[in-house]
Amino acid sequence: MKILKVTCAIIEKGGQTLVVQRSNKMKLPLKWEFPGGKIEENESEEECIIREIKEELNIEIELISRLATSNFNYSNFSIQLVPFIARHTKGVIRLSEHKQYLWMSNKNLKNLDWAEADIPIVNEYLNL
Ligand SMILES: Nc1nc2c([nH]c(=O)n2[C@@H]2O[C@H](COP(=O)(O)OP(=O)(O)OP(=O)(O)O)[C@@H](O)[C@H]2O)c(=O)[nH]1
Repeated sequence: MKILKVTCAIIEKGGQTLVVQRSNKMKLPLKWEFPGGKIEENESEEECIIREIKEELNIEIELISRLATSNFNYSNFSIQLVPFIARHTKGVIRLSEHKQYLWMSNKNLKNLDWAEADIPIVNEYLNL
């Protein structure tokens, strides 16, 4: 089976964290995730997440740290999801693909209907 290598960003601002909901037309419709996307050929993980955040949210971020990769097998594909903690440095959010975004306090993060690959990442993040 094909393994997708994907980066995602846990973007923090004023004690809150940015989360995005997938649209009806995407895979895993209406699931919540951290914004990000597939690593392209000849691209580093860091280059990937900075590019994806610009494409999906129209903002710039600065990377702070990296958490553990989450490996997950969905029924029709497998992913390696590489999370970064980041800070929003520039720009106003304008979504290009997702249905909606929310700034959430940590205590509410667990209540979202997450893409399954994100659950270990949410748990690690909340235990930091
Ligand atoms: N960006 C992102 N993708 C995630 C997360 N969790 C997770 O399972 N994924 C999956 O990883 C893949 C990311 O690829 P992508 O965002 O470039 O989307 P894509 O073009 O493959 O899918 P699409 O055709 O539905 O847009 C998707 O299949 C998505 O379902 C996450 O937290 N962030």
